[in-house]
Amino acid sequence: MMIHTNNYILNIKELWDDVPEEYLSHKERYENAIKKAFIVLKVLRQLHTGNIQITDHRTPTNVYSIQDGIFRNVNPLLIHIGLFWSTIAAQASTEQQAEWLQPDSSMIGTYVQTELGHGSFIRGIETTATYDSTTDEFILHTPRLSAYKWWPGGLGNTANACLVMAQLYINGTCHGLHIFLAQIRDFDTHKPLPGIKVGEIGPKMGFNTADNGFLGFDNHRIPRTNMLMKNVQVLRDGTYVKPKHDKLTYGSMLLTRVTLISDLAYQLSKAATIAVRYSAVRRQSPIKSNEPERQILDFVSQQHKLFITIASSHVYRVVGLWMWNSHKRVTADIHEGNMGQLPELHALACCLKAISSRDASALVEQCRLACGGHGYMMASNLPQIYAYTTAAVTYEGEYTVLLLQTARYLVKFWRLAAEHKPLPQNFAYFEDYIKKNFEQWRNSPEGIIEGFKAIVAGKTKAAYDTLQCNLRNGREFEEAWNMASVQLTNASEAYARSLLCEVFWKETVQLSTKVSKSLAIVLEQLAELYLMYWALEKHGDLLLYSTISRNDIEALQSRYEELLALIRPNAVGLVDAFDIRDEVLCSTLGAYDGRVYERMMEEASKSPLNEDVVNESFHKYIRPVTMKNKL
Ligand SMILES: CC/C=C\C/C=C\C/C=C\C/C=C/C(=O)SCCNC(=O)CCNC(=O)[C@H](O)C(C)(C)COP(=O)(O)OP(=O)(O)OC[C@H]1O[C@@H](n2cnc3c(N)ncnc32)[C@H](O)[C@@H]1OP(=O)(O)O
Ligand SMILES: Cc1cc2nc3c(=O)[nH]c(=O)nc-3n(C[C@H](O)[C@H](O)[C@H](O)COP(=O)(O)OP(=O)(O)OC[C@H]3O[C@@H](n4cnc5c(N)ncnc54)[C@H](O)[C@@H]3O)c2cc1C
Repeated sequence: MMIHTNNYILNIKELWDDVPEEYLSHKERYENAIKKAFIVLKVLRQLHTGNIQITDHRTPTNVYSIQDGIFRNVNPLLIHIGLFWSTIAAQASTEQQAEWLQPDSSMIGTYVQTELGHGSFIRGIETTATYDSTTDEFILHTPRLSAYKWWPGGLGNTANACLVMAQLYINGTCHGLHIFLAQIRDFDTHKPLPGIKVGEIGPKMGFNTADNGFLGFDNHRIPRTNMLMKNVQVLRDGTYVKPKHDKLTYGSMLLTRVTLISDLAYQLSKAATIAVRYSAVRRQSPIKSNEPERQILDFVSQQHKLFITIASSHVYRVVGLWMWNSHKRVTADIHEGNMGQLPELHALACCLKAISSRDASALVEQCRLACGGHGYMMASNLPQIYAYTTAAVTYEGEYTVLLLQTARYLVKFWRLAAEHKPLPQNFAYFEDYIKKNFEQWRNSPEGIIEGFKAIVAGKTKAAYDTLQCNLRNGREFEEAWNMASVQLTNASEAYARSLLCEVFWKETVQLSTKVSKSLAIVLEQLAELYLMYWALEKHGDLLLYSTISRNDIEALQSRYEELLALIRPNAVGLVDAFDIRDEVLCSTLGAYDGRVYERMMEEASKSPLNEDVVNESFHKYIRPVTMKNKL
């Protein structure tokens, strides 16, 4: 059968709610989501086996987009699809993959790493996997409360299998963290297996359909062949065969950090679509006293809040794809045994994941605020998009922790520069900064990119100098590092910003040669707006570290305001171009037809509090008090 994915899925009635999700209990929400998840999974399996074929072009982003509409929250199988299978595909041996990656597999899995006591510092994970050579098994064990696994999506009620990160012990020697496949529930009855304590962790700010769970093992045995053995092996006699790089086990986090950038671009495009369309419908006060009330989109301060969101969505889409391609290249190299590019990829993924999630959540919240009171309604969908987006600042590597990873990389290159040792081309600007080879400031995108590089160099130098000073004062390296950590994270943030500006500008210029002249103009305006916005946001840093002057900053401000005016006529067209269907956007404020007030009233009528003209609580609680008072 040939289908168009969107139309096919959107026409499945059971996927759409009569009662908005917010009116369901915690339990009902999960049950509703799981019903839908398995309808979607069935379609995905049919696609995989070729029983149905699609006529439309599918990208990871638009598969997501359909899911966003169906769940309005999170697919409880998100981790099963996004992390469980991909980790097996990346880290299991060929034989293991042949056995486990079956399209009709009974396994519903999740990725189980974080514990009650340890999330960021994963070397501190306490769950153990001890090899028993007499039975050829690993014994998974949770030694204490803090070692309970806590957070994994889908673990609470859905998963019957999981990939567990645990400390590997062989003959009393700890070999560090490794990944093991463990069945946790019976495939038929779904009851927890003996030695497994599993459950759900309770309501959260968002992700409430994801049944995040806890898990403890009481000496639970699994076959030796259940350790993921592509990069590292434990042989039958207990011999440990080391991996080529000791962080290959962290590969799933690296991949997810990379893919998240594109997902965040998509969340931004949803928020921008809602807020821009609403701002074109909403009228509030005239600008000149003799005029009718104006669309709020005509207020320049509103444009300042919203156009950066449109531009940022494009930035993260472009940079997400750029990172995806780098990841593909580096993975192919690793496959050939060459690990040389892994540190750079890790450093880029860490700071870009950190900044993209932080920017995206701040901008989604800005869009919500830009919709005034109506943005506070769940029916606007902005609160849900915010709750989803802000979680990404924490999961898959907490913001500060990831920035500090990138800082290690920057400090290494600064040390080379300070010791006048050869630097790779992409860090040649460190040497220029040391030699005070400062470029004359140019008020252009290229000039801003150079300016941002000067900020990276200046901030890395400041952090490095503080680190050295702490060391000279007799501090241990780790303590000296901690004392410099505010400056180190600042340097990392600057590095991410310089990458975002440079990659986005270069890719846009290239793309502009391939599209119509009129489209090229709009794309370049957006890219220029993005660079100007951040130059103005960071003008203090530019004044500190580049050759920019006060006059230059004033000129940048004027050009920025000019760009807002140039983009204004295309603003609605730009968000329409994100091409997000109403069913997926799920917003009274952002629908294509602009019937904002009608839709708000329709949604309000679904409130159970409107079912009875007089709610029974009146008779139970209100009347006895108010009538008594009257007597
Ligand atoms: C769209 C995507 C599809 C689906 C998913 C979407 C949404 C899902 C929603 C939720 C899912 C959430 C899942 C999770 O959250 S899973 C749990 C994630 N947890 C973390 O990310 C923990 C963060 N902590 C760490 O990664 C590590 O602890 C940390 C890197 C901070 C430190 O590790 P460690 O202590 O082992 O390192 P050190 O010994 O200090 O060595 C540092 C050294 O190692 C290099 N390194 C570190 N990580 C990597 C890596 N991944 N790859 C390559 N190299 C790595 C690092 O560069 C240092 O090198 P050097 O400076 O040379 O010493
Ligand atoms: C919605 C959601 C879904 C999740 N899904 C999963 C999942 O599927 N599987 C899974 O295994 N896990 C999952 N997690 C867990 C997630 O990966 C962790 O919460 C995350 O890695 C952060 O760890 P933590 O909670 O221990 O924070 P902590 O590390 O305790 O951080 C708390 C604070 O301490 C600071 N801090 C910590 N270490 C340092 C340091 N070295 N230097 C400076 N500051 C530091 C942080 O910056 C932060 O401000 C999920 C989490 C959420 C919120």
